[in-house]
Amino acid sequence: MGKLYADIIIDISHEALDRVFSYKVPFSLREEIQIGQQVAVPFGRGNHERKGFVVGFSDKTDYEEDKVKEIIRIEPGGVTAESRMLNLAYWIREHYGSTMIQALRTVLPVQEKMNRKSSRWIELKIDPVHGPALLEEYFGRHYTAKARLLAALLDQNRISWDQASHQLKISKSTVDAMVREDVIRVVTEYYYRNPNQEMISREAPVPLNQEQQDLIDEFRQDLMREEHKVYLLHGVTGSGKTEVYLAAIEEVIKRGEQAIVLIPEIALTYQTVQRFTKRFGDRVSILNSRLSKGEKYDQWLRAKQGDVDVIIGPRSALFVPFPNLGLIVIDEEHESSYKSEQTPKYHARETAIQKASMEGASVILGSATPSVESYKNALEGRYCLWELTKRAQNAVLPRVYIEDLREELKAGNRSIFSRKLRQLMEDRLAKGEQMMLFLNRRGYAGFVSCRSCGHVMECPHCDVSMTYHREGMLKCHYCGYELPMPKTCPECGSPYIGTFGLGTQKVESAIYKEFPQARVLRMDMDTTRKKHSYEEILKAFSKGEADILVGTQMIVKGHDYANVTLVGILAADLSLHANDYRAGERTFQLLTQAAGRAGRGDKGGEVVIQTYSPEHYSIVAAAKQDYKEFYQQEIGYRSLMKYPPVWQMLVIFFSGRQEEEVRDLSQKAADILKRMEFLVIGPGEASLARMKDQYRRVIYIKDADYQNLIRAKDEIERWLEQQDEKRNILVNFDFNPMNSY
Ligand SMILES: Nc1ncnc2c1ncn2[C@@H]1O[C@H](COP(=O)(O)OP(=O)(O)OP(=O)(O)O)[C@@H](O)[C@H]1O
Ligand SMILES: [Zn+2]
Ligand SMILES: [Zn+2]
Repeated sequence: MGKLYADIIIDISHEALDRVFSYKVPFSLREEIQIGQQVAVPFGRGNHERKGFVVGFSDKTDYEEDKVKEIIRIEPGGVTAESRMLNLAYWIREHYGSTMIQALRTVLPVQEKMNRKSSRWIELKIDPVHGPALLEEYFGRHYTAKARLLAALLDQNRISWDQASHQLKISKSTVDAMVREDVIRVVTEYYYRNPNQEMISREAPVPLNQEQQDLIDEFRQDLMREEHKVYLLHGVTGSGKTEVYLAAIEEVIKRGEQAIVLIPEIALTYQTVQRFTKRFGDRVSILNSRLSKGEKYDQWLRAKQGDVDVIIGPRSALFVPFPNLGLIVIDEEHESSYKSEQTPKYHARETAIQKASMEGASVILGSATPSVESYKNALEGRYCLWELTKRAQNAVLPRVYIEDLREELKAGNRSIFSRKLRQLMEDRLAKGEQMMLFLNRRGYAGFVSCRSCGHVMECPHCDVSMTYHREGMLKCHYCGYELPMPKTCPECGSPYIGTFGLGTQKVESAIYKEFPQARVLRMDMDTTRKKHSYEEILKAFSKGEADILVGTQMIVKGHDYANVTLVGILAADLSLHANDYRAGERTFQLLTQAAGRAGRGDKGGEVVIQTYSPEHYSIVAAAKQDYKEFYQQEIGYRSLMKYPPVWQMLVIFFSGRQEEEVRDLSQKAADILKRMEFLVIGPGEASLARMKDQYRRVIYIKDADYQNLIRAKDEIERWLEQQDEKRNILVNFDFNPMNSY
């Protein structure tokens, strides 16, 4: 693309200027000008000079040629950290659909100036040898306050502002006067709130095994050639991926560069942080949602000033402004939490790759169960595929049994534990080994329905079933609406109304009933509501304070317990029947990761998968821990159904209080897209058709080319600007959605 015109963003702190302006690039600047540079431009009616950032170029302009003004000059300083962020924000906006301000809020998470923790000191500026003479002069002129302060400074060199004002009763005007006389100076010292305060002594790295070493050698060679690639590290559970990250980070630190490590919030445990701290000491900093705003801001500044080399955090840590970024690691890259649920609905993996390419950094994506997207990219050569095929420390992969729950029922077993699982649980209890039981469900039980007429209790605001909570209350998980549990069915009056389904509490009580001697810990949304309860439960379990840990998907992430030799997955199907094209992938990932918790020590491990669909490929492949088999099946299905990553998908979501308006606007949008010859599905009701009294409709479009979907988004955005209804209706875009609508 030529550089006749530049797209320029002016004054990024100003909401009103949420748009891009077109300026002419003077011939003399055409060679030099680059995206991300700061430029001076004439602005507004008075043509006042303002600073702007270049975010793009084009050969034509949508405005009248002679009204387009010209860039005055390029500001010195090149592409700064700030301009790099701005560029990334611009890319996010274009790629995922949002306003520029929304995108900027994403990349500059700490926008408002936070109060830094600081202390102020008063120091002597004159040479102390002149002190006594000056002191005499002050006394002579009856400047007693000045004399008090000077005397104290001759004694102590520096005193704090607090001490001066409270103990010495020195006023600000006295200080100011002495500053003007060049007698003293006031210094402000900032210090950081450091959340990672635990003192952990540094430990030498474990020697890498051959597989790991080969990868690091390759990485080092690529760095030497200044080749910055995206590596997909596919390593079976427990194969030592984390050791590879640590070694790669060491390589970039040696080059004076920094690294960002993204970890799903749920896996950002004490254990993980400890491993990084042991290796890099206080050169590591952590970001997580539990930090205060001030703490977050300080970590951000420490990174910006080069006080740390490594930052670990969830999705948002991606936007930490390192001066010289060398590497971004994304652990558990398949995790759906890497996709933002708020507009802009960016994916941290794609955004990391974009950021790395803008800053000349490498990317390592790691997983035992890579996303279908990433694996496809690796097979097609866009990423470099790295494989770790063996568990480190020679631990073997666990033995897996698939138990068909239909057969259990036929054999008269009405327990939630299959015969196989029960037998293995008894065995572990006898041997004093630990186990984990996994259930992808929360609460005591699921929905409430009538066994006579089938009526299901639903939330009057959200069209979803309500769940039985505690003390006879029904609750809606979307909006929090509560109802007392009815004694009889509101439809038919029958007394046979009750709760069904399986929850973690129910599992816990079943264990107490069938294994009265077992000590149980339960981890789910209800038991981890308090700030540190999550870590406390895990610590208690790792200290052997319980035999069985029961939990939701929270327990499958990144924990490493040598004494866990049995993992039971109680209802593998629960995630399989979700109304979502990723259900098979998610099930495979969940099962493989859960199974991977077993037998990480030297005792070996076993896994029992209980299911009603023992023949489903996700379950069969997970039992074999065979990623490639799963991938072949899954990519065939995606291709047949035109689903991502083979095809690309865009969801346009509409929500508003007036049903008719929502219906109408979404229909018009669909018509426009059909005229553009897109493959359009809908508009239809979202699966949650009403939430908090807002009506919700969706349009799906599919295309083989992502760029075409961006075109569709741009067109709809432009059209929406001219529609009056858009004020009452929220419209947003979601590319390759992670959740069903
Ligand atoms: N080269 C090595 N020599 C000895 N022990 C190792 C080596 N590499 C890793 N380990 C150990 O093996 C265990 C598993 O390693 P690590 O946690 O890095 O695996 P992982 O692939 O990240 O696991 P997961 O994906 O299941 O979380 C850890 O206890 C780790 O300290
Ligand atoms: Zn009924
Ligand atoms: Zn509700």
